[in-house]
Amino acid sequence: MHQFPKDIGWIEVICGSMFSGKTEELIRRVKRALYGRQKVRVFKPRIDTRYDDTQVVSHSQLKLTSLPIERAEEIFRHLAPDTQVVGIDEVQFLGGEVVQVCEALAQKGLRVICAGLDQDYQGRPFEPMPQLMAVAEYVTKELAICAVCGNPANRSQRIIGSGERVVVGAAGAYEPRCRKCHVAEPAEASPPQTLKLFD
Ligand SMILES: Nc1ncnc2c1ncn2[C@@H]1O[C@H](COP(=O)(O)OP(=O)(O)O)[C@@H](O)[C@H]1O
Ligand SMILES: Cc1cn([C@H]2C[C@H](O)[C@@H](COP(=O)(O)O)O2)c(=O)[nH]c1=O
Ligand SMILES: [Zn+2]
Repeated sequence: MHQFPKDIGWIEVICGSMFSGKTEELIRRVKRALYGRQKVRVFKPRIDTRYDDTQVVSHSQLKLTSLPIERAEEIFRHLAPDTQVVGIDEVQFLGGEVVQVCEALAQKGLRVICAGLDQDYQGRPFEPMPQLMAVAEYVTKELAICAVCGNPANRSQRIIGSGERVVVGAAGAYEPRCRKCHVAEPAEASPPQTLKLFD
């Protein structure tokens, strides 16, 4: 990765479809900061209770302790005076104010690592991710594997019937798909799969 600057703050955005490894990458970066004896606080929107109420949990069951918040501004009151790194998962659920909050933290000299969906189930930009990516110093886009054809996947196919933009869920509600296999409305799930190295 990059040679990070010293004595100034910055924003890192990890974006991509569901199952692309955003949360794993957030956890990896936070753990490395902890190995570097940095003071870290991790946050997630309270709405995300899929795997755990408080922990950030990846689809592969990696876990990290976090503070659930309803609004991005709550981050300020949870910081210790010596906090150096802030991690935020599912940042797309925190609304436009999260952009100003991340900017303020970076201006104060903190490293801010945000992970979130860049597209909704219809393939539309998922605000406030475009705004956050515009002001970030570093943007990493992760790709999953298309559940239909095996190509790199940058979209999240909804496989349950809802037209709401926000529907919290994991496998069973969404699957990753490439642009060729994705459709902008809820669709049939692809056949279930078991991972095996040998037949
Ligand atoms: N089709 C898929 N493509 C890639 N990873 C998948 C797929 N289905 C399940 N996974 C699992 O999802 C993990 C990534 O989970 P996670 O970091 O929580 O992703 P994200 O936060 O982007 O939704 C992978 O390491 C893998 O174990
Ligand atoms: C595409 C899409 C997703 N969501 C929800 C579903 C999950 O709860 C999260 C994404 O989690 P992940 O860590 O990226 O797997 O977002 C949604 O509400 N609306 C959508 O269009
Ligand atoms: Zn495909």
